[in-house]
Amino acid sequence: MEGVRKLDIVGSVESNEYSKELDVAVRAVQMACFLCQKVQESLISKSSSQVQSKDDNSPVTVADWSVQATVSWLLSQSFGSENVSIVAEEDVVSLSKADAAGLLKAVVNTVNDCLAEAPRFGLQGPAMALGASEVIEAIGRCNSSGGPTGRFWALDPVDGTLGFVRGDQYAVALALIENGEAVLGVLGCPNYPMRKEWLSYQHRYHRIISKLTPPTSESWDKGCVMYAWKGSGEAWMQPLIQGDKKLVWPNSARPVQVSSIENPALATFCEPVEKSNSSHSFTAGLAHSVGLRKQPLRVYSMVKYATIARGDAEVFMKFARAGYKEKIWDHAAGVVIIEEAGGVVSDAGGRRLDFSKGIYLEGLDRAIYSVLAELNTLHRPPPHGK
Ligand SMILES: Nc1ncnc2c1ncn2[C@@H]1O[C@H](COP(=O)(O)OS(=O)(=O)O)[C@@H](OP(=O)(O)O)[C@H]1O
Repeated sequence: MEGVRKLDIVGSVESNEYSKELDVAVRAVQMACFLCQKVQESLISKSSSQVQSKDDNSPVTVADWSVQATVSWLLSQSFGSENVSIVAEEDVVSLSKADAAGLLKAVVNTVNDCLAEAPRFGLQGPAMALGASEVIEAIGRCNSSGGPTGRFWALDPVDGTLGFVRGDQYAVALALIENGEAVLGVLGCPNYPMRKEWLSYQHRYHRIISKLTPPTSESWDKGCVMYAWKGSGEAWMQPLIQGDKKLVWPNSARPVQVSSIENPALATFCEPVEKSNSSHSFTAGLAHSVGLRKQPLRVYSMVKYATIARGDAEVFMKFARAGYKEKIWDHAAGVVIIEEAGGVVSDAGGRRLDFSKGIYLEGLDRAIYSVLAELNTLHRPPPHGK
């Protein structure tokens, strides 16, 4: 494995079956977070008219494709492209069109700027800057359709588009799935605040953060990568690399654990910010019926999984509209981390999420699921939608 140092995972000397994969995945997600932070900063510094949903030249799209290209390239470089199979959110069709030349150029530049930093993250970058065709090839390589056998990576390059464009929470999620089981999860949360109360400043997050002095390696104010591998009984969190620092493993990693609160009245539940993604009225009714009394914590993206893993909230519920099918890359990394941090993830029937059926989480009736820390009374919410 060229360019990747041998290491002791998480600082303990213990090694595991997935040591190399975890090493590369954490470093690649650190790089992806670095890339996203730069794009998000430029987005926020522009006028609010720049804040838009995905289309043509939006910075969101630049970040999505650039992360996908970067992670795909790094995985292929580390393990050999013939050994790497990836399921990911973005396809390459619109980027390859003749009228997308400007967008492609922006993606190529963003990817090369990021890969030039690879040695700082302990990975090997390209000898020469990548050309457009190599970037398109890296994105296009993420065309696996998953399934029940073999090994593949599931990548959501930027999860939580709305959080991203609003300067708020978003995540980079990378999981390794083997014979239908998620075995390794890495979740980059570039804006995860170390003070949990800042999580509730929905939509005002970037204003608060921008008032802080820029973080240094000594002051860990925000941004982390969480990771875990199946069966270890441990989940870890390390800060993002700041400034010009080098990633020196284990990079101050510390273990995370789900909350030990058992009384629903003291518990907080998380849910999506967007009502269109999950019925707020349904979760309010369900929360009330099981004795949850606190206001919900609405957080964009898979950062909700990180919130539960770190014990900053106890329950995560999402009740998507009928017809919406959840994708595996929106959950796989979070599931491994939560389970190893001591929590439970299930659908409404108490079943584990099934990553063996292709890109969709089949069998999730109305995409209902919950992520729980210790509140076993909530383990089986009623199997119906809103
Ligand atoms: N209609 C609908 N229903 C349910 N879920 C949907 C829906 N549409 C999208 N998505 C997926 O949800 C991702 C956004 O995360 P959340 O569901 O946590 O919502 S929110 O960001 O807090 O509002 C979102 O991630 P992004 O595509 O990165 O924005 C999708 O993967």
